[in-house]
Amino acid sequence: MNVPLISLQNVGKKYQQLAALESVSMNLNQGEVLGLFGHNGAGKTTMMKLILGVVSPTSGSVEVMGMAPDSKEAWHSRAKIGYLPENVSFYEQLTGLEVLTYFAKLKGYNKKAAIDLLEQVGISHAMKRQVKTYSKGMRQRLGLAQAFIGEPKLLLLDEPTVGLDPIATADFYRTVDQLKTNGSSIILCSHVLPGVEQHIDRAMILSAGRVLAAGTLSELRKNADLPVRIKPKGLNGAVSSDPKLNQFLTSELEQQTLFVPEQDKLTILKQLLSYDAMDDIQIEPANLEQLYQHYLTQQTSEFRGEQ
Ligand SMILES: Nc1ncnc2c1ncn2[C@@H]1O[C@H](COP(=O)(O)OP(=O)(O)OP(=O)(O)O)[C@@H](O)[C@H]1O
Repeated sequence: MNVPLISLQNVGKKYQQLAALESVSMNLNQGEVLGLFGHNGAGKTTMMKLILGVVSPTSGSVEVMGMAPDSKEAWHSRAKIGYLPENVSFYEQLTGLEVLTYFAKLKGYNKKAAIDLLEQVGISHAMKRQVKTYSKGMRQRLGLAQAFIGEPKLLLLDEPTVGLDPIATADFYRTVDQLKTNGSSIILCSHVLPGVEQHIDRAMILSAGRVLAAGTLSELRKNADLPVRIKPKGLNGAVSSDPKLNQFLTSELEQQTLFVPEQDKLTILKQLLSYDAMDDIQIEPANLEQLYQHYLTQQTSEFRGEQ
């Protein structure tokens, strides 16, 4: 039987009267990457803390590698988990190398492993400097190196790309892809949506402690039924004078773009291809940002009792 690495069943977490999470269920299998999204206070960090066993559920059950993560028996499996907290902080007086060697040794690895990781995240040139001299991005890279120690079986990353420059962000996603290929399971939670979607298998959108949407991006797209953007080039006025096409020119801002429901996509593409003058075409399905906006707006309308 294929036992999921993480299993949450109807999990609720209350802090005094405040429900930080309510009836959340999800499974994560080996080698899967889950993107966890939601506004401030949605419950993302709480979900990570429940999986780490740092806090216990008020209701429902959490299992990680077949055990309740807040139980005594789960201590041994902690070494197989990497965690990057939202606000990473270290002993300021120590050097980057001292910090990482300390964490590496806690997990049973040596100084050489720490040096390799500092190299991997691009701060080996500064490894002998005290952490107090590090920039925000360098601290974040050190945090990532700490989370990557020992190629963890499970990685929980809270806002991993905050403070990273574009090159470091690209390097980070390359590492995510590599770890996934090697069988690690990863949950990454981020407010920065562009660039994430190619690296996740599934997304979960939380709002006020509840799951608004969960599934693969194609499942979320299907469910949201958002139009596909089609941008033909070289047709000039032909689209607006074609009765089959002009009904899909619905945006004042993007006058040359057709917003086409998924089920009409092929018919419209065939119609466009019948024009010899068309010299290029861009087809864009709804991206993660648009899906996120859609599900949050839908929830707000339902809350107000709108259709
Ligand atoms: N230790 C705590 N005591 C009381 N309330 C808490 C505690 N930790 C979190 N909360 C509350 O639980 C809710 C969920 O918080 P959580 O940190 O999980 O959100 P988040 O989605 O990670 O937010 P952000 O994007 O701002 O980091 C918030 O209303 C928060 O104020």
